[in-house]
Amino acid sequence: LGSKISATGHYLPEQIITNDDLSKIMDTSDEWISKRTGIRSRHISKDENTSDLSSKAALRILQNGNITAGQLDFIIVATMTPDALSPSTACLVQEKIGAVNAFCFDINAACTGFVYALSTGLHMMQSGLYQYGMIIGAETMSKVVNWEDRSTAVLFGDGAGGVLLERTEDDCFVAEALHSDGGRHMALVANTMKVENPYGDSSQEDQAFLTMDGRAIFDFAIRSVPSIIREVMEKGNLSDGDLKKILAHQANVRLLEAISKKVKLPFSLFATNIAETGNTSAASIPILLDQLVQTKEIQLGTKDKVLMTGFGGGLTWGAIVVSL
Ligand SMILES: O=C(O)C1CCN(c2ccc(-c3cc(CO)ccc3Cl)cn2)CC1
Repeated sequence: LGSKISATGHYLPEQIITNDDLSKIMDTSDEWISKRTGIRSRHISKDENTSDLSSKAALRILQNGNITAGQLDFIIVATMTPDALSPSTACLVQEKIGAVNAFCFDINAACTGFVYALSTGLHMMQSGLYQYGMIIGAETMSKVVNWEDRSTAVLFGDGAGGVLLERTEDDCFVAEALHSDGGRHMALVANTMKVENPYGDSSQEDQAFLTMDGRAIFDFAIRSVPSIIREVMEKGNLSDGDLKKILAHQANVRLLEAISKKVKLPFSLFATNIAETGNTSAASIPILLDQLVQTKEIQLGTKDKVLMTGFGGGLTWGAIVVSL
């Protein structure tokens, strides 16, 4: 008793900003960005917020899943860039698509958000209480990036993607390994909100944008992603030949090459689309998943096993294996 991924979908804002475009407003170059990150361009929203990107992805997922919004029992949106603290971005999606029978909430686990949200949704479906659930990863990173800081401004993009979970007898869930370490929270911080009131005496200083200790996160990822891939494969009794594809958070292509070597799995197993999207945080894995489905590089209903792994702010890291 559980669920299957019965549909995928994604949406990227229309506006494409290339590395050369960026070199016109900050001291950077296409050569540096593409060589060091693998990024060539990214989609940057003009006026669509995270709930708008999410809703457009959601409508595509409903269409691909051949169900109406009214059939959804719940919607989970994984995001670190919500439209607001309240209402949740998931509730805004509910209104925009007309999911009148769903209960909706957000999850914030930065770039691991989609993995945490998919795990949450799959285990909710294992309760047998629900027929359809939608899991979305979505970000407007462009609103938290410090556009004066070239070391981070060139890395991030906007976008949304997600999956439809449909109740079935045989479950698509194979294994998961989810971790976090709040002790290293300073490595990636975005938009702090200090205590402030007539009776307060908080000495906290606010930070109204994203800062990242790139070296620290890079080193963390090179160490922790190989071990979480091995951990989740062990938990699922999987051998290397069992994996059809690895969908890793699209943070940096050099990093994926290093992870592939360290975990001794061929780089061909790692799907990448960072060249055209940049780092879209919680949206990166579901965007990649839908693109692979659309190009038939992977197919739903085949029982093929895919491993999804996210890692980033928190620090958080996680991996989940599902059979498609
Ligand atoms: O000098 C260079 O080569 C620089 C070195 C620093 N770089 C980094 C560093 C960290 C990340 C990153 C970010 C997140 C947040 O989603 C998660 C996971 C990672 Cl590994 C991405 N790029 C860019 C190239």
